Amino acid sequence: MLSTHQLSLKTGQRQLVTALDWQVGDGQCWSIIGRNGAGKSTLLRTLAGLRAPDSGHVAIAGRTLAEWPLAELARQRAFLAQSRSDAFAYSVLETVLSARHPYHDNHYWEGSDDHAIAMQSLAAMEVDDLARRDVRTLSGGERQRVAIAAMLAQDTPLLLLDEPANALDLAHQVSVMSLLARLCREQGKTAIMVGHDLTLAHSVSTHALLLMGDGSWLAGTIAEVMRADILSSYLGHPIDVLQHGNRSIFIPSEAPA
Ligand SMILES: Nc1ncnc2c1ncn2[C@@H]1O[C@H](COP(=O)(O)OP(=O)(O)OP(=O)(O)O)[C@@H](O)[C@H]1O
Repeated sequence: MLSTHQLSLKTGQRQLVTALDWQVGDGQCWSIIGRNGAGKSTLLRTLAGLRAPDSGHVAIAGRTLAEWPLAELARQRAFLAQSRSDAFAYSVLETVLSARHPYHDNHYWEGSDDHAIAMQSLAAMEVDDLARRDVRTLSGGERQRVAIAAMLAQDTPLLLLDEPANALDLAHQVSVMSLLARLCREQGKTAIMVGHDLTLAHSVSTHALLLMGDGSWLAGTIAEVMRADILSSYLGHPIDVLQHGNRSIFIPSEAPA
């Protein structure tokens, strides 16, 4: 689905990612993990084509981002930003309908299919009862779920999500992340997400990409890379992994008194 070839990213004089050669297959669910400032959002924006690489390139379905016409690229990948500001009084439904724009080649107005898909996406995020509300009146978690609904409404094979669990209560963290895992497993969609909750990441992801923040990186299956010793080194703090039934719980080791 997606690959990067000798991809390097810099900010100022700092190298964030060096020579990333990465293959992301159809149906895989990846978590990008690293400490604050390691370059996770910068990488995600680069994968979405919203920022140019400093060297190397990104390809989706075998074509480099530059080779994709923008309207076609918009039907390939959807991007959930870490934060958003709403300047205008759009309703929740209008916000999600506007995400259907890439499907309107020759006409401006949405059709009844768009309306049905938008309402299904809102229902999947349990915010369909808010369809008529002004987005500026929503709580942080409600707004986040509307943003994820807008992403689902785009119905793209590739989902790029920057901290999707942000602002969500515990129940919605679990339901949203489980839905993403199910979309990958059952519909062959590919998800790449940034997140700080290691337990949640481990429970839904098939693979992880770890960023050190100095250019170095490690990619592999969850079993290969989400190990206490490796995560401790990438996150700069000792981490313990506890087994609870068949789940792995990741907790920071206590600092010495
Ligand atoms: N426009 C910019 N100008 C200057 N520095 C920037 C810019 N954008 C990002 N950076 C810097 O690049 C580094 C990587 O930022 P990025 O947002 O990718 O980190 P992150 O891993 O997503 O961090 P977090 O976990 O805090 O969200 C940070 O040190 C950040 O300050």
